Amino acid sequence: MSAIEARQLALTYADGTEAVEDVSLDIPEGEFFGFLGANGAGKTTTIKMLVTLLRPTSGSVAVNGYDIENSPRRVRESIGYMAQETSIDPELTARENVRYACEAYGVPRGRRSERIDELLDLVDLVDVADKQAKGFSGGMKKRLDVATALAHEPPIVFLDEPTTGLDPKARNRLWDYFERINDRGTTIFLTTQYLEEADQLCERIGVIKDGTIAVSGSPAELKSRVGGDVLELELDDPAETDLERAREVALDSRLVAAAEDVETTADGLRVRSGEARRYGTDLLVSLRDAGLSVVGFNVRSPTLDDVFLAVTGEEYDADAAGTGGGGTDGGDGGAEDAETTVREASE
Ligand SMILES: Nc1ncnc2c1ncn2[C@@H]1O[C@H](COP(=O)(O)OP(=O)(O)OP(=O)(O)O)[C@@H](O)[C@H]1O
Repeated sequence: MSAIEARQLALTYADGTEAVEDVSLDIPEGEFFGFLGANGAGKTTTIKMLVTLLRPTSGSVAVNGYDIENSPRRVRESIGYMAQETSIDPELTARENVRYACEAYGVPRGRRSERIDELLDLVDLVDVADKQAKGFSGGMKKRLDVATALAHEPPIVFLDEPTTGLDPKARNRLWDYFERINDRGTTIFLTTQYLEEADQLCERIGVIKDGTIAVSGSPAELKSRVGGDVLELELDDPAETDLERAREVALDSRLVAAAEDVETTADGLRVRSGEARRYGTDLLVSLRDAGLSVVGFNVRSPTLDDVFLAVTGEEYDADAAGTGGGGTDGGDGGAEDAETTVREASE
């Protein structure tokens, strides 16, 4: 049985926005699935339909074998959902938040206190279990959110941008929990702003563009579809005309099969090619002959960023989704996330 089976899902909002136009998904039990798309591509809308918070305009979905229209309660009982916004109560302690989730999800009374301890342990919040959540750092709050979403041991968990705005250390820590949960057989449906996160965690990825799934496959399959390696070169202080000239030289080289495989960047070129390692240096010679001075040259394997660019024609924008800034790699990550407010004994 599939954990999630969606057929031609569509949702048009009341104002006429066609947020999701045609999404079909088949996610086997136990899979770690990543759902990617640019801001506004329809990720959250899709998740909200899958977890029964929004009603599709058309199409059908079965989650854990339950139809979302006919058996929404069954669906809700069998899933965990971590929304983009936190669901924890800042006035309650970590333990009280988890207890509340256990009650709300109907964890049997006799099993509750054991389950609360297990959950706090899973997300490493035992040492601060009796402290109010309002003093927690961003990373700790997210971990508490994870714990509450897992209260009833659901076979499927939906995680909507669970690590947005966290610094790399806090993010890595969450990845460990997600992997641990998945290793125990839980199906995970994840959306993320960080392609590196999807690459690291997901067995399969689907990319949504303009409300439909543009491409899906394992990270390795998707990267191999980029067709070869990626050659990046940097010119010495290029003018717009130099970049255009360099592009033409690249298009003329035996490196390049199709025009869309060459892009100009701020200071040079990016070329996708199966022959990058063989003929890359020939291009350097041609550029020099054309009077262009190359100051940086690099050939690398494709990343999911290259996949995203090839599929959607856009850079994957980790910045714009409204978490109040921070670098694309979580660089400064926001001081809020430094785990300072309540120190954990282990740190
Ligand atoms: N309640 C709403 N009413 C009208 N339009 C909406 C509503 N919610 C979302 N939209 C629009 O639907 C489209 C898809 O939004 P959605 O939030 O699903 O995208 P997303 O891929 O999750 O984006 P993000 O990464 O920014 O969260 C966008 O154009 C958005 O502006």
